[in-house]
Amino acid sequence: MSIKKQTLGEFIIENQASFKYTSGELSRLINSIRLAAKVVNHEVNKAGLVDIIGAAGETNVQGEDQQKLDVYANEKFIHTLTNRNIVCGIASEEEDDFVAINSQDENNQNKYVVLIDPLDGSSNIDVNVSVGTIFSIYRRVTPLGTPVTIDDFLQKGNQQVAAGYVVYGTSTMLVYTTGHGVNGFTLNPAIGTFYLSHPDMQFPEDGKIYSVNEGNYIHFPQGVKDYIKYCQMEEGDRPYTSRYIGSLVSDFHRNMIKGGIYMYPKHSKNSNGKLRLLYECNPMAFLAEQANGKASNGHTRIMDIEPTELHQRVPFFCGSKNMVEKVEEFIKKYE
Ligand SMILES: O=P(O)(O)OC[C@H]1O[C@](O)(COP(=O)(O)O)[C@@H](O)[C@@H]1O
Ligand SMILES: [Mg+2]
Ligand SMILES: [Mg+2]
Repeated sequence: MSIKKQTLGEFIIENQASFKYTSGELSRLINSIRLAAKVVNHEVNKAGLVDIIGAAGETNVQGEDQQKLDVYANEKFIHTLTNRNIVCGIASEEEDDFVAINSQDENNQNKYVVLIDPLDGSSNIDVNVSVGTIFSIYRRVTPLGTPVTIDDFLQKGNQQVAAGYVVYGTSTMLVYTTGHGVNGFTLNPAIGTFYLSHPDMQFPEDGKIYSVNEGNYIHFPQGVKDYIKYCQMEEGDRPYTSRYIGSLVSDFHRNMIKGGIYMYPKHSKNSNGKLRLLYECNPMAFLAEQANGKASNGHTRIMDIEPTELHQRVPFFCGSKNMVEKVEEFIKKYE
């Protein structure tokens, strides 16, 4: 049966596509993420009508002004994940430290921890441009029934059991992997159900779109500068097109469908770049690799990087395999 027909069907086909490889508990966990996404989506769609845009008047551990929607999304995801009694710990961009959930209860058999960027693309909230949520799921490494520790969160990306994002765009989509490919589900807001609209998503091996904040160009390493010039040269299938939305989730999503590369290099202002390894780069890297793409810090596979602290930043190059390998070539010339 073609997906289009199924998508139009009334039955919920996501259970057929995404859960066949997933344990019951992980399915319930992803269900709770789906619920929180619907709640946040409802608020995102009202931004401007209700007092949910603008700054919340606080700064987060990153030293960034928290937006009201950052705080709202953070509260909703933590509340939903806590109340469904599924996970034993959560780490969030908007929380200084991880949040333990009843993990000291010796009867607590919850074995998953979740790391989230509750609202990605915060600078776009007030100007009605797509934003997202990013999540990463691991099994805890400490024994069941004991308090979670930082070790449960500082795991390499190659240990993830699931990862995904929600993009609150022209339509709201949930895109995730449990290690068996990437599936995209589109929310039908009329009935509050996500339908499988993009089965088995794949990055084209090559692309003609590069996404980077060129305002930082003069601060980039020389290899990155040379690659950007390479993208702009009249040669073969170049110049490429520059597209940068300012929401990682949206740039990633477009590049996965059309082919392209997203770059957030280190630069003199941010010695490791801006994006956080644990709740932005690792989950997007898991998705990229599951969709035949690639993700590195310019030298090393993102998912092989040994984390050292919760909010650490890494340079990030992610997307179509050939494009990531090309920028790595340029970077390596200066080593
Ligand atoms: O404005 P800049 O420095 O180009 O950064 C844009 C990038 O920063 C981010 O907004 C960082 O994510 P947050 O909004 O969750 O902090 C990415 O989504 C986006 O790609
Ligand atoms: Mg983010
Ligand atoms: Mg964020």
